Amino acid sequence: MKKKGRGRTSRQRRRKSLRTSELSKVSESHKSEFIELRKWLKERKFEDHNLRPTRFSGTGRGLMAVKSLQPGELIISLPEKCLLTTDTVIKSYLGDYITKWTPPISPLLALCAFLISEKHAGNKSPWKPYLDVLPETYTCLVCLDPQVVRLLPNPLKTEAQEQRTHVQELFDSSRGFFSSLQSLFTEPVEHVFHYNAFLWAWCTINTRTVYMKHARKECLSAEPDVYALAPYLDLLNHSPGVQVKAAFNEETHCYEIRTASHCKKYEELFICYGPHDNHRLLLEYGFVAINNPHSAVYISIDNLIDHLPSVDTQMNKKISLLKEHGFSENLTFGWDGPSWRLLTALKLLCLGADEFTCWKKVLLGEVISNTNEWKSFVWSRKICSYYIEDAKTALQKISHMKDEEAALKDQLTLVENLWVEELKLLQGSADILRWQN
Ligand SMILES: C[S@@+](CC[C@H](N)C(=O)[O-])C[C@H]1O[C@@H](n2cnc3c(N)ncnc32)[C@H](O)[C@@H]1O
Repeated sequence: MKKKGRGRTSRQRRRKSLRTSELSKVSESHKSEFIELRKWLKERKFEDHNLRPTRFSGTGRGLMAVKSLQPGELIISLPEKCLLTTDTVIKSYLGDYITKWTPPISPLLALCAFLISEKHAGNKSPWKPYLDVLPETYTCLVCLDPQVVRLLPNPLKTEAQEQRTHVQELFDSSRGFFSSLQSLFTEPVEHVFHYNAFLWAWCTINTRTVYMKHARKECLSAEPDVYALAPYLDLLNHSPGVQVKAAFNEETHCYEIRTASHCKKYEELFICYGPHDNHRLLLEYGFVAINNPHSAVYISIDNLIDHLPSVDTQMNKKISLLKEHGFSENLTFGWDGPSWRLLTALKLLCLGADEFTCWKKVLLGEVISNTNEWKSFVWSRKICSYYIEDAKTALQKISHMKDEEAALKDQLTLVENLWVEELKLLQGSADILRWQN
């Protein structure tokens, strides 16, 4: 008998799987932009012996651990000199212009203006090595083509449109300040501070800054000044499952990150951007996390009502009660099935005419009757099936569009990933509901 795993086929298989795993991460540290960035950081007293810029097949560009990292270990300690904050902006050539401008501009706008101006300066910018490793474009929802936005789940579509309006309004209301900077440039200021440049700067700040609270500056508005761009450290990707401690250390004057989890040698090191669901990750950061424990499928109250089994004369009153008591939002299917809030809303909507007076007890979690329990359970299954079909239809549309709109393929894949995750969640919920029968 042939010994298991010793033959030629097995060796070939092992070699092939080794090659596949090698292919799944490619170091980028030899690239000229990273060589320049390393030099720039070294001049500012930062050297890294733990991590290496690497491209991973699942998460894109990130940082790989070059040695095994233990929980509690200091992984990165970036000196204050490397950070780009409103202090940097106010001390720069923009400082005088900002101080003179009334009403004071926000800390966010100060940072946007600085980023745009430095990027425009090109080779003359002292921040060039950092600017050169920043993405040229982003995939936050504000950047997506309207045709792609239309394929998003409903609540997210609304948020995407609101985000677009917000950024456009911010840009429009900043034109006056940008005009005041004309004497710094030889070309018309609108050619430097145009909408696309503003969008790029806004997304850079939105997706890459770390939290760092600064004292209020007189020359800036009272909006929170909590941003710091942290070169190199901002190459760390997000994983919902890891724990890290990240903060500016007032004693060492460094921005420090300590991991609370173990990271194996040659694996990607992650941080956690927060307990965000996939809608928030896509909206604010432009990506979707696979098997995200914080994700959920949001059910609109209108869809619940549309699937009501029969006409109910008390329906309007029931809906008002749900709205009054905050049960008309955050109704979800999660990895462990329908949420308590969704089931409670369904139970209230399913109350028979003779049970209606018990509505308060329903909101407190009491069982009213077997009939009410059964009706709401059947209804939750129907809603779940409806949403499953909805997700499948969306996926079909996306696949169709991918064939026709080659230029939108990457954006479509992003939205497709979101629907795939939603479908997984709903199918898991459907299984749970089936077992509860
Ligand atoms: C702070 S940067 C991290 C470094 C970034 N990947 C880069 O190449 O510069 C945040 C951005 O990285 C990407 N990202 C972070 N975590 C990710 C993940 N788990 N999967 C895919 N993309 C991720 C998203 O585009 C996000 O906006």
